Amino acid sequence: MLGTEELSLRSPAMRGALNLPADYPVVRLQARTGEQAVVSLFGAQVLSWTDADERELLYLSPKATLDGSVAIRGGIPVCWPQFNRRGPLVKHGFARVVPWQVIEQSESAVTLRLTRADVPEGLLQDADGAMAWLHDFEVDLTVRLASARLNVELAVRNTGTTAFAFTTALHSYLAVDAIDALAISGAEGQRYWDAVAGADPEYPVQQGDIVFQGEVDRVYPALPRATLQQSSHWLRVSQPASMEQTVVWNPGAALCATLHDLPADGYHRFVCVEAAQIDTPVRLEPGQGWLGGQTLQVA
Ligand SMILES: O=P(O)(O)OC[C@H]1O[C@H](O)[C@H](O)[C@@H](O)[C@@H]1O
Repeated sequence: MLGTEELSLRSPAMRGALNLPADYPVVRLQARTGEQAVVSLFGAQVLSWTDADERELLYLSPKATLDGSVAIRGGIPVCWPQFNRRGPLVKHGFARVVPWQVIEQSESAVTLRLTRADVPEGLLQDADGAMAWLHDFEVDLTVRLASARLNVELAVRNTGTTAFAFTTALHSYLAVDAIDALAISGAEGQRYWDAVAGADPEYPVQQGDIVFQGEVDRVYPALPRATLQQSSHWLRVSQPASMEQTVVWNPGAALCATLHDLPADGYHRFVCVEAAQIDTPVRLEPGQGWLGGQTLQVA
């Protein structure tokens, strides 16, 4: 179901390090400077990015389900064509729960493609079984490795005869030493939507760095230079102007305990910083295209 054996055999070493099932289809990338990445065909999801010292910079849950039946907890999930539950489709859209096709590959870059023909009909329906997505599209996800840098580009084209609109996020799980010692700079003074506040949303203004005590689930206006500061390494997260929001999410201990695919202390080891387009859906007329992305740079 997941793809070709040929692709799965390209990366035995990384498969071992990641503890992936033996026949799990991935593409392995390598930069001349020593960085490596592993990309799953299921969901076009980057699962691992290591620097020249073989330090893992992304978080993949040791309890992630890797059988192609549900979304993978960790790496860089592609949320498309719907963010969260803001629409009739499955949470975060269908792109992260279907196999994509590899259409181009070099040593340090790969492009995977998803079209409507790749999506089972049930995933195009709403919870009541009514068709909720009738449009033809081509979505290309390109992963590029370079010195100390990982770039993910999302290109959407309307290949059909009707206009459609979508929301999206590149839902990156970034590895951290300890969530309570992490500070994210680059958001000071920004007014954000605090999803943890529940039915009565609040829009506080960010004071100083973002720090973590308990659950954090926030939508900021795009943070062009968010920087994760911690003793082992700094990580800069950037996104193009086409993505107008940045989501910052960590479940904290209590919510983490309810998520079956995270270990009890999992929340301690990652933060999600997501390049997103949520508040204003992107509308594409037939023939039109859109380009989004996210770049991670380690220092
Ligand atoms: O558990 P998932 O479906 O992968 O969603 C994980 C999280 O994604 C985003 O960051 C949302 O802002 C959160 O509200 C959500 O809980």
